[in-house]
Amino acid sequence: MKNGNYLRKLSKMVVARKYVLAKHFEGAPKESDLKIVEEELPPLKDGEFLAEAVYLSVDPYMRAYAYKLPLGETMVGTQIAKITESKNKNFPAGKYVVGKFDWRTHTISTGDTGTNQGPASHPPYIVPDFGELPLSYALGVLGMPGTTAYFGFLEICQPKPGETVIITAAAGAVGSIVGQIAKIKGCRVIGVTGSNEKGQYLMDNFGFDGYVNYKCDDIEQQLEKVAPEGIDCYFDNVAGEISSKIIKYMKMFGRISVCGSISSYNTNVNTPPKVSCVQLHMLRKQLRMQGFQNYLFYNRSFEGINQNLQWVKEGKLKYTETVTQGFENMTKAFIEMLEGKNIGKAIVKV
Ligand SMILES: NC(=O)C1=CN([C@@H]2O[C@H](COP(=O)(O)OP(=O)(O)OC[C@H]3O[C@@H](n4cnc5c(N)ncnc54)[C@H](OP(=O)(O)O)[C@@H]3O)[C@@H](O)[C@H]2O)C=CC1
Ligand SMILES: CCCCCC(=O)/C=C/[C@@H]1[C@@H](C/C=C\CCCC(=O)O)[C@@H](O)C[C@H]1O
Repeated sequence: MKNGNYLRKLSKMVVARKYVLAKHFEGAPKESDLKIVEEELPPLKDGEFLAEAVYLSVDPYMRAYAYKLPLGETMVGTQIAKITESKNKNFPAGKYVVGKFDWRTHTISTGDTGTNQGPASHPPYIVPDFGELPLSYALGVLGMPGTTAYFGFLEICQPKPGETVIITAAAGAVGSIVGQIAKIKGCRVIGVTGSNEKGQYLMDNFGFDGYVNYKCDDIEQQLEKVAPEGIDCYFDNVAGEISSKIIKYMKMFGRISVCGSISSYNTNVNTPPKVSCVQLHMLRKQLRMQGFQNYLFYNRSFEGINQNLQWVKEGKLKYTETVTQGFENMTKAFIEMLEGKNIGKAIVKV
């Protein structure tokens, strides 16, 4: 190869950085469980595009899912990326795309699937026009957490005006949206959080009517105080003993939407935590409990995104993000989200 051609090839070469699993998580994830490696990307083929990460999402499911990944595999995840080069007319250069491109700085995609084996996810899509709203909302209220809140609450809990709704992990990405949708629907809303500061934040910023701090040992007294007449709808992000306590306070024909089980994600999947039995309460009160995964409503995703967008524009749905700067701080952001250091959606800005 002539020297000039070699240099031209070098100048177009893209080196991606990505996080791979160095050690399977045991208990809470540690910085040393993941490591950054570099990967030289090949030139684009017809039908492909190159996308450069701008915002990456850190989500609880990554902790729960990681045991399925072989060591050395790239961590799964969704990001917003800028298309910098394209040989695919549906994904033109200059546009921003939401894709399951995992924990990587640069990705070559055909637009069909993610880069990795992994959980069910939306194929890549161009970020819709949000008007003046920040691009990063596509990872939160105008993305997966937003549609999880919208469908998981409205479809499964079927809330009615005047009913009392309780939400665990209420100050987080999904919980803070569920609470506000419940207020929009005319419900009385109680949030369960890990600190009084977060509880107060919910009341001051998102219009919640009360909160329970699950880290205090008087949970039952707190529940009696905030929901003296009982609970109609429970949106459960957490599971575990707090859920058993809440279920005891539910009213006749109450509905429970099981969205997440974060209290058990740091535990080995084969040895789940033991909690108080709830079946007798469920039977006596004739409660209905349904688990769901976001992709159940996959075909209706944009219905949820568009409704949330309208509510955000109308000022009815407020949105908060906890942003960590720098791709090199992905693991830190992930660990801190699992520890509850976030309010609203935890994301990383490259
Ligand atoms: N079914 C589905 O399709 C989806 C489910 N989910 C689930 O929804 C839940 C919330 O996700 P998301 O909104 O993204 O995350 P959040 O933004 O809510 O962040 C996680 C929060 O969980 C709380 N938390 C952590 N450990 C515990 C614990 N042991 N007990 C109680 N609370 C805890 C922390 O808040 P605090 O300070 O209050 O402790 C932390 O801020 C998760 O369980 C997730 O898996 C999310 C998306 C889709
Ligand atoms: C693995 C626990 C998932 C907990 C709920 C949750 O946060 C779901 C988020 C989905 C996620 C699916 C991730 C893993 C599903 C694995 C199911 C299994 O059987 O292990 C991803 O698709 C984005 C969210 O919709």
